[in-house]
Order: sequence, then C-alpha cells, then structure tokens
Amino acid sequence: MPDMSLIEINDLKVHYPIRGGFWNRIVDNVKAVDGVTFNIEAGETYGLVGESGSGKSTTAKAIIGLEKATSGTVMYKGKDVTKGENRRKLDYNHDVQMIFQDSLSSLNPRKRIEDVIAEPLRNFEHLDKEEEKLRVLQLLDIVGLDADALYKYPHQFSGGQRQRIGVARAVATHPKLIIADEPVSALDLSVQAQVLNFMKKIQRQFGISYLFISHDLGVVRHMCKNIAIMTRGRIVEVGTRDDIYNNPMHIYTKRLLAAIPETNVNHREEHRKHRLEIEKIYQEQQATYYDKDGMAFPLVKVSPTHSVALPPHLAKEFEQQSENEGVNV
Ligand SMILES: Nc1ncnc2c1ncn2[C@@H]1O[C@H](COP(=O)(O)OP(=O)(O)OP(=O)(O)O)[C@@H](O)[C@H]1O
Repeated sequence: MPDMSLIEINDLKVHYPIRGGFWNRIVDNVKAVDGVTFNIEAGETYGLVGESGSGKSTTAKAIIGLEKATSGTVMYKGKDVTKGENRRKLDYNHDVQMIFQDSLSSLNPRKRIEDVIAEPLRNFEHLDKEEEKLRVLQLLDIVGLDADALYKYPHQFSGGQRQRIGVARAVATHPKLIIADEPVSALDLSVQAQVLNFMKKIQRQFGISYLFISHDLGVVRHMCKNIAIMTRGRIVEVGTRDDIYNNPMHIYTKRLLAAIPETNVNHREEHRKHRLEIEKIYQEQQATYYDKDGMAFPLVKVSPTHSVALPPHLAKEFEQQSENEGVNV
C-alpha cells in the first residue's frame, strides 16, 4: 500500500447560501470553495495561491474546522476531520495550528507575550510553571527574540517581530501541520525574508508541514515544493515549483506570474512590457478558460506532476495522450 499523505483534501466544497425575497428563502449559493482536491506530505510546504476572493482562506478554515464543509472530506490518519468527533478523537486541534496575516488582531492585545505563547501549552500540555517558562524561552530563542520579550505586550513589537511571535505560538505544541494564511503579506520585503527564513528553520528543526497561503507567487517560490493555483473557488493549475514557474499553462497562472514585481531595476522596462503583453492575452482569452457559468474546467493531467484546467479544445490533446499511454501500459 502506498504511504499515506499527512493530510488529504478531497473534493472539498464550502457553499454559502444567499437568502432573499419575501420569505427569505435560499435563492442562490456563493461557491467560495467548489471541489478542491490536494494532498500535503509530511515535512513539505504546499502552496495555495490566488487573488483575494479566490477561496483560499475558506479552504484553510474548512481544513482546520473553523468553517463547516458543505461536502467533501479532509482525511487525517485515515479519518475524515470535517467531522467534529473525529477531530476530537485524533487530537487534531493539537496537531494542526494556524498563523494569520494580521498578528496585531490575532494575538490578544491584553496578554503578555509569555501568556500568548504559553496558551496552547496550557490547553494541551500540563507543565509546571518552571517547565512552561523554559519552553516559552526556548520558543522565543528559536524565532530570534530575547527573554525580555516575555513581559511585553503585542503592540510593543514591530510587524515582523509579531509574526515571529505568531510562529513561536503556532509551533509551541509541536504540531504536524501549520496553516499559514498570508503570513508575510503585511510586512516589508526585507522583513518578509526574515520571517520566511525562521519558518524554514523551524520546519527543518521540527519536521512540520506548512500549507502556505498567498496571493503572491513571488513569496511562495522559495518556500514550496508543490503549488496549487486557485480562482473562483476552484484549482486551475497544480504542479511542482518547476511546472508552475517554468511551464505555466493556465492563463490565470501566467497573469499571476507576470504580476510578480521585478526587483532588478535594469529589467523593469522589459518586465513591464511583458506584463502588458500577458494582460492583453488575458483579456482576449480568459473567457475561453471558463465554462458558461464562469467556472474553471476540470483539471487535465499534462504530465505526471502537472494538471491544468484547460478549456476543452486544448484539453483534447492531453486526454488523447493519456488514453494512448493507458493502452501502452
Ligand atoms: N461567511 C461568508 N458568507 C458569504 N460569502 C462568503 C463568506 N466568507 C467568504 N465568502 C465569499 O467567499 C469567497 C472566497 O472568500 P475567501 O476569504 O476564502 O477568499 P480568499 O482567497 O482567502 O481572499 P482573501 O485573501 O481576501 O481573504 C469570496 O467571494 C467571499 O466574499
């Protein structure tokens, strides 16, 4: 039997009802997440990328159990953790932690850092005062903060330092998976790199997996082995880092790649031209990449590691190819 992935998300859907009319009946649904499937392996960083409103955060919330799945499964240790009873049985809330974009609102402003970081320890491990303090100090050290941080409050830190505190808190109970929802989007470029480096260091040290959510393919590049591109509630392209950056095939992925800012001033003009070119192609062709309801087409395998939601006229070639390969086996 093949090894199980750490977590397997299968055809996950989260639809929100829209009510209206005199009787306040359900008149339609917002398909925030509409059939998302991917696996995260132990120790890897999996990227989920898309623009605002594409359904990334709702996917994350459904995985962690903060949002109810309309259908589909999230399999962890062989059980579906969209069901509360399985989450409790498997200690899922201990094993899966989250880091949010805005640490100022996600860290309790009235608690000192010692208590902020100790909170998950108090929920899940019963240490005495001395042991607890030692653990908090170790965690601060791992994310490069001094012991005097213990007695300060979140607002006394910079954005980058607060994100590091969020990382220390998430890692406190040695989780198996950390869901990081836009963990560096609110930070300056130089500080982003610092926080990402701490995240990588911690990953090596504790062997944890990340689900790394971002709107920016530039940020994800140095973090993720596998990446899924999401828009309008569906995955439109999924592949290895190499597939996505060197052979993007969906028009939406190409546009996201062109949107990565060029840091080298000598290449800025060239990059601007390329971006405008892609934008023109996007405007001309995007309608063909979605069905009559504006939804992405089913994914088609274009290589063993790479799948793309190609429109039917482009998908044909690859469907034919896989059929032929099937015959050869
Ligand atoms: N509770 C809700 N009720 C109705 N619609 C919702 C709800 N939560 C999210 N949505 C809608 O679902 C879609 C996906 O939202 P989601 O927050 O998952 O996107 P996102 O990609 O994470 O964007 P962002 O980065 O801006 O949070 C959006 O159209 C949003 O308006």
